[in-house]
Amino acid sequence: MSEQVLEISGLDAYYGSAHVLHGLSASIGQRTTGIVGRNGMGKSTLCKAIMGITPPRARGSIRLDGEEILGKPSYDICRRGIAYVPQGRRIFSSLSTDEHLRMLSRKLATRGQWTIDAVYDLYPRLAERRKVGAAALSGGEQQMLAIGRALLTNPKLLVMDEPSEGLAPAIVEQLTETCRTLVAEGLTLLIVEQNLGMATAVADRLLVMVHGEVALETSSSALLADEDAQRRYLGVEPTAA
Ligand SMILES: Nc1ncnc2c1ncn2[C@@H]1O[C@H](COP(=O)(O)OP(=O)(O)OP(=O)(O)O)[C@@H](O)[C@H]1O
Repeated sequence: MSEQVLEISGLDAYYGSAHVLHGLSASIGQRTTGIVGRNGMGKSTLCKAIMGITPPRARGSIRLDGEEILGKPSYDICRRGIAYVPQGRRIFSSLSTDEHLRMLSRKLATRGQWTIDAVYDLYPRLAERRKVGAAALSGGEQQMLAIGRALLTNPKLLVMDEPSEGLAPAIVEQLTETCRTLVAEGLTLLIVEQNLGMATAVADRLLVMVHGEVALETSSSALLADEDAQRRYLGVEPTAA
């Protein structure tokens, strides 16, 4: 079997006639991979294509452990072992924390380490807020819920789309620690991040997207050391290392 978890090749994606991903190819192995790039470069579209969420209309190939998943419905992709923390969390404001988790766990036979109790062990704060309606949760708590919900599917690959968006720096630090813990426990992570500090703290391998293609494959330390690349590819003033 291939060492790569995910092999993406020649991926094109469209919204109507708008051509957004242009023959994108990338390999995602066991190591955490970060995807960075300016707004509108196609990072979320890539996540959606991996997850089988339409739109986008897509063609090309995405193989999970050697098996083609492009064109499969998202519930099937999830069942095969990819979970998704979408940009903006996408939680249901009318459900409580507990209802969110129970709704999902009812649909899943217990098939791994992640149960509702394990999610509450990871996030004691969520356990305290189990009866609270999701709309009343803070941004950080909503992100915990989105991650907990994804973990309940016991994925081998977790795709996270801008998990730090809208969160205070102290909460981003906690989120970074959680990601590191999950990776240390053996989860493969594919993380899209605008926050270069978080992307480089979580992932040692980075793919930089420009106009729907991978323009650069690099390491976190190399990108942090290359101020010109940070300006050119990300449009950000270099962060203090
Ligand atoms: N539902 C949609 N319909 C039409 N065009 C879309 C849609 N969603 C995204 N696009 C366009 O596709 C391109 C890529 O968007 P995408 O959201 O994938 O980029 P991104 O790199 O994730 O950016 P951001 O960080 O702003 O989310 C952009 O030009 C965007 O305007």
